[in-house]
Amino acid sequence: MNQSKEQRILNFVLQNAVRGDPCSVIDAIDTYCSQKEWAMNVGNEKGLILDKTVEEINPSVALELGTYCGYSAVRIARLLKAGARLLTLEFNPEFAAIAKQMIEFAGVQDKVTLIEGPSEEIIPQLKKKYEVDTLDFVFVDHWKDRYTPDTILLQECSLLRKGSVLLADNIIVPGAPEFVNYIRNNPRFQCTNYPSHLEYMKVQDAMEKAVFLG
Ligand SMILES: O=C(NC/C=C/[C@H]1O[C@@H](Sc2ccncc2)[C@H](O)[C@@H]1O)c1cc([N+](=O)[O-])cc(O)c1O
Ligand SMILES: [Mg+2]
Repeated sequence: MNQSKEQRILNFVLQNAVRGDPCSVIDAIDTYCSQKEWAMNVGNEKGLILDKTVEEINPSVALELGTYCGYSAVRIARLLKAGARLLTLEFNPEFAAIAKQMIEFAGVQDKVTLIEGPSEEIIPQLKKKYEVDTLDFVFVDHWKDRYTPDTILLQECSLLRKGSVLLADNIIVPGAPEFVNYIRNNPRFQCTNYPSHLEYMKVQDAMEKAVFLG
């Protein structure tokens, strides 16, 4: 049975990155996906916007929707202070298995809890089962038609507090028009748009930051 693209990405990391060095893992994925096979990692250009947002917030508890191969989980986790943690949700078992190995190879497994399942099922469990009070930061990068319902669900589950920050990928490509309409017209969020480019391509994309006002 021939390998999946995600398995080929992981193999390239295992052979070319340095175990325990998150930056080398990030660089290896970016090298492979820009030179060999495109993949939907947030990439280095939008990754720098993600880095700056995480550094600005310095979250104690962060959530990621859509782990995929673990690229942004490693990117976020490498910046977390001692004792801080990232919960990352992945629906696809194959992707979750790849991401688990990626996170462990990068050496950030102590900061990351990878949860396999659909966000609409897991989000309501975060308080009781995963001992979350409120979320300081949420990186939204899963199915684009789940951005809005899951943002509503986070509010319904009282997981956001005054100052919680959402950062959403792919505002232009593939696009999340319903989410943009929802969040920019919602008085409970203060939004900022960050123009950028689609990962590994010369195509316009953007990220949207939304601060919950409580
Ligand atoms: O489709 C995109 N992303 C969807 C990502 C989805 C990821 O999240 C879960 S779905 C899930 C996870 C958790 N809970 C519920 C569902 C999937 O198994 C995948 O790992 C995308 C597409 C492009 N592009 O150019 O085509 C570029 C990007 O940056 C993208 O993010
Ligand atoms: Mg994306």
